[in-house]
Amino acid sequence: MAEIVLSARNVTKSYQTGEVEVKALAGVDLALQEAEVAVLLGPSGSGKSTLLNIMGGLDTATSGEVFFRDHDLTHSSERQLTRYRRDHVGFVFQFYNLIPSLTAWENVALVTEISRHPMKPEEALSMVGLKSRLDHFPAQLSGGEQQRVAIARAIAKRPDLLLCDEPTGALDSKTGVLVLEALLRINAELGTTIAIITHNAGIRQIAHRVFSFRDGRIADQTVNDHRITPAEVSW
Ligand SMILES: Nc1ncnc2c1ncn2[C@@H]1O[C@H](COP(=O)(O)OP(=O)(O)OP(=O)(O)O)[C@@H](O)[C@H]1O
Repeated sequence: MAEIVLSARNVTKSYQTGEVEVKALAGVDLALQEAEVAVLLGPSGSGKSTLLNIMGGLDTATSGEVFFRDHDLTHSSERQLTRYRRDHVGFVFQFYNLIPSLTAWENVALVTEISRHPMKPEEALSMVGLKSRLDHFPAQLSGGEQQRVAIARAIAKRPDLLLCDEPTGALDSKTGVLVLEALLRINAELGTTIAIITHNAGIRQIAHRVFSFRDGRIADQTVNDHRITPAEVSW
């Protein structure tokens, strides 16, 4: 049996905005296994980002349980959640959030300077195929290259979990393929558990497992017996 890195049990999340209550998650059960790639699919508003944020300690559940290994995130203090995020989780978002006045190397170094067992920035950038772009500023890089700098920044601290919310959402197919290849390489070489939210159903086949969301619940879960490479994805 594969070890479970992160588990969510009967997780609900409600947002109260004035008089209106939105139930973003209505009882989600999900367990991410060591070194797996999971794809989270589902219509807009079905709760994918809400769950990802809770798994990453950026937000807290209204009810239910969330565990990172044997560490209970639901009963963690803000301080404990901050340490959890810093030591164990890397985030990649649709928009890269790089600092424009810093080079690729410096953007990654910002994180490695405060991490406990980091890679060298050049090592992380090399893993995403950007060894020859260390001194480039974000404005001198394509969207796909900027996203790969953001991925290098996320993995340089050697996180156990890499949580990606629409990492290819702003990219065309050719650059999207390079970004997905970088993610799969990290999974294969570092054994990082990766969850990827996407609207592109074609991406589902690159994962070990696929979770389909509907109305704040996981409506379906499948294991891919046959995985395809990012280059084989139809966009
Ligand atoms: N901070 C918030 N305050 C109020 N409502 C929120 C908040 N965040 C999310 N919601 C609501 O919760 C529901 C689930 O949102 P969520 O972003 O998790 O969906 P999603 O599946 O990731 O959608 P998308 O694919 O469009 O990103 C939506 O109805 C959304 O409007």
